[in-house]
Amino acid sequence: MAGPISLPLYEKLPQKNTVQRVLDVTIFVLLLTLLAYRILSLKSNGFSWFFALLCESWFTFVWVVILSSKWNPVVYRTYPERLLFWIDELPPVDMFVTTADPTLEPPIITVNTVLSLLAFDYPANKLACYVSDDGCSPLTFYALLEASKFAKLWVPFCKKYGIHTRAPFRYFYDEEESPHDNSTEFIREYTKMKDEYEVLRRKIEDATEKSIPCDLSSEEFVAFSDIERRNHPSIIKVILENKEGLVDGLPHLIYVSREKCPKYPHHYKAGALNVLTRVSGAMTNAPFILNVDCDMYANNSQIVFHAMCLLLGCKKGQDFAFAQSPQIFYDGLKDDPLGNQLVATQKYIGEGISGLQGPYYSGTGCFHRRKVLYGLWPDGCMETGGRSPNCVAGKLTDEGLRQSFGHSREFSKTVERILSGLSGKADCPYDLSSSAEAANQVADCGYECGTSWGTKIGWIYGSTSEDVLTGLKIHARGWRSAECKPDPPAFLGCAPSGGPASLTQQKRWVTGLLEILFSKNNPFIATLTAKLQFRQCLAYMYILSWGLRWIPELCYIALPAYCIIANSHFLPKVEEPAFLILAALFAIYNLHSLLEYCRIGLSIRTWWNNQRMGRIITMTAWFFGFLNVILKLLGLFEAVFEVTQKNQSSASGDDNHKDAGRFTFNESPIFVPATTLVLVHLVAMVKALLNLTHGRHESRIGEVICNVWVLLCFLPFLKGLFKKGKYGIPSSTICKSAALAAVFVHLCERVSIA
Ligand SMILES: O=c1ccn([C@@H]2O[C@H](COP(=O)(O)OP(=O)(O)O[C@H]3O[C@H](CO)[C@@H](O)[C@H](O)[C@H]3O)[C@@H](O)[C@H]2O)c(=O)[nH]1
Ligand SMILES: [Mn+2]
Repeated sequence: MAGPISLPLYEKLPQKNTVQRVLDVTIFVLLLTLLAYRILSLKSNGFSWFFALLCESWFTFVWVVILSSKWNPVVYRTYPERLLFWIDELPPVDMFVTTADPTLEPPIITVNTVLSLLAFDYPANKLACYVSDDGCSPLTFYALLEASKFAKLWVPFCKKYGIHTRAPFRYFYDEEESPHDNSTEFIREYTKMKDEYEVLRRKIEDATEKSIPCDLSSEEFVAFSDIERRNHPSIIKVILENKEGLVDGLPHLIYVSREKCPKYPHHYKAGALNVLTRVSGAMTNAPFILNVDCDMYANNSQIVFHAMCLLLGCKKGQDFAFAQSPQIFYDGLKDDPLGNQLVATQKYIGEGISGLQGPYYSGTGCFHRRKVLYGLWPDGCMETGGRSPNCVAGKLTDEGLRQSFGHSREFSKTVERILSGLSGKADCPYDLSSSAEAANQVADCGYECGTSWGTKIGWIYGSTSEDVLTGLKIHARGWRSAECKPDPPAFLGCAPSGGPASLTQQKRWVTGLLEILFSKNNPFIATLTAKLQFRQCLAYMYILSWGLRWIPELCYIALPAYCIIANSHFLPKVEEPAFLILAALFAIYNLHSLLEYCRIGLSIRTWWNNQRMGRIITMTAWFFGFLNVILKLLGLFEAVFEVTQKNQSSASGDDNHKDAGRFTFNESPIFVPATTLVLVHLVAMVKALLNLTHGRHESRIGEVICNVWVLLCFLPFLKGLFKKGKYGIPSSTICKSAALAAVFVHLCERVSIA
């Protein structure tokens, strides 16, 4: 972009991290020393020694991955005010919201997200909001219809008074966000707005309680009558249309429920987003796309400007493929008891990867370049058919277009514009109805057959972590990405509450991540055969290896119990100098990670909760994610996308938070491995105490410390053994675990006799 003043739109600021680097390297050196010591003393020790060596080698590998990923942290500072010079030239943005289930994802949440997007500080004639409803629910449609009426009051109100939080449920119920203006005019409008929102909320609530939310025979809803959720034609409805192209009007709002048919796989969220990509292509065809989950409302009304600074501000040829905002959660429980707020991880790993090829795509809160989603390489070549048979000097032939993008002529024309670098439609389409037919056609469930959608174009299929996979494919083509982290935070979402929900989410992630690791999209292959940088590959390994980490961790956690019961050892004796290596490792590692938490203002409790949940999640969710993938590889299981229950507490204004954050259990087998470990360690502890009273305190101190540490980490399980109801482990789980524990203890004793 050329402008009156050529000030940069963003700055890349490397972060200082000397202390962190020194500690990271110290830990690495200690790990190497430990490995060397193990190898040298292998002969004179038993097989537990060898097992420990294997585990510690893995830990060292993980440490290298972490070290490399965190080494060069970078943040980008954006200057949105500098874009104001070009306000008329700013590109349009299509905004996607996905929702899938009106019970797990209450429509009032989706409505709030949509309202926050419609109220962006960005020329309204350059915005269009597409809502994908995989639930095909008249309730969701009704909620959006009502919300669009409310939006006509809400958006002007927000813009007039410069309201910060533009999701009404947060604005009206957040203490800090109460009226900031004392004029009688403002107070009057504020009260009116609050009442209007209350009416909207009631209407949606009432509709939710009825079995049929609205009169399905009325013209607007007739499309929803007599349909099945998994078997219905597509429904596309323009709810709001900015026909005059008013800068300060309301953006377009379009409801899309793609065609579903049991015969065709629908590919969950990735499938939904690909349909939105095509429908929006046919209708508004903006060169940039923002996608958010239904529970991620926009918390910074300037975010489009911030993102555009990153996406427009690069020198030619160094463009970012996408600008990702970190996932931050509202109403997070104090001290992160479930370890799912990921603040520290996102800070250190996030900023670290920003210094490499750029952050992972994390599925929501991300601005994409449409042409990148269409498979373009940074050098202008296409991803289709090898790298270029159909690509004549950077342009696809008509035949190539049809093969890759599907048979719709109208849609192909819009693709051509995007790929040739023209922005958007030729004549800004203020009349969406003219493209209705094409939009319907590209939302058909058979449309993708034989095309490159989901393999080379759009969101990539084959993993329940479609986000990481899609981002990986983009990085593999050599694109870079940027982290967009303005203040206040760009988007806020809700994290699952309760043990089981949180673990189900983690299990789905890990299943998806392993699906990537065990496929041809593995990052090492991408480094060897495409343009994924080596350290970016390691950074991907950081998350892709989550699902493997339970193997060495399980062994390492079992070792101290085994050693105590079988009278063996896997650690050097206290009086041996080598014990110091382990003691130092343990102390420095924990202090270092504690320091990392404190440095960004997190509490010691948060640190401990995260350490503890780290162990628990590995032994439960990641373990089962791994099993899922093995079953899938054996063809015995198909991974499904289990939608996370969204919490409605702040949407409805009640505050039922007393016991939130206490770990809860259910009948799921996911709790068996951790329960077994706890039982085994209890036996070990008793054995250790008995040894002590018999005066046999041989130097097993190291093993005993480990034993206590493990029990501390799994304290929620230890307590769960003695509690009833959802805070207690179900007795069936305890029985299964006890049986497994008995087998283990028996085996240990057999070994010790032999
Ligand atoms: O068939 C489906 C299933 C899900 N979704 C949508 O996908 C989004 C994410 O689902 P959610 O249950 O909230 O999953 P989370 O675990 O919270 O999502 C995280 O992990 C996902 C990958 O597993 C990413 O896609 C998300 O962006 C990321 O926030 C929601 O908007 C859903 O409505 C669909 O549109 N269709
Ligand atoms: Mn979510």
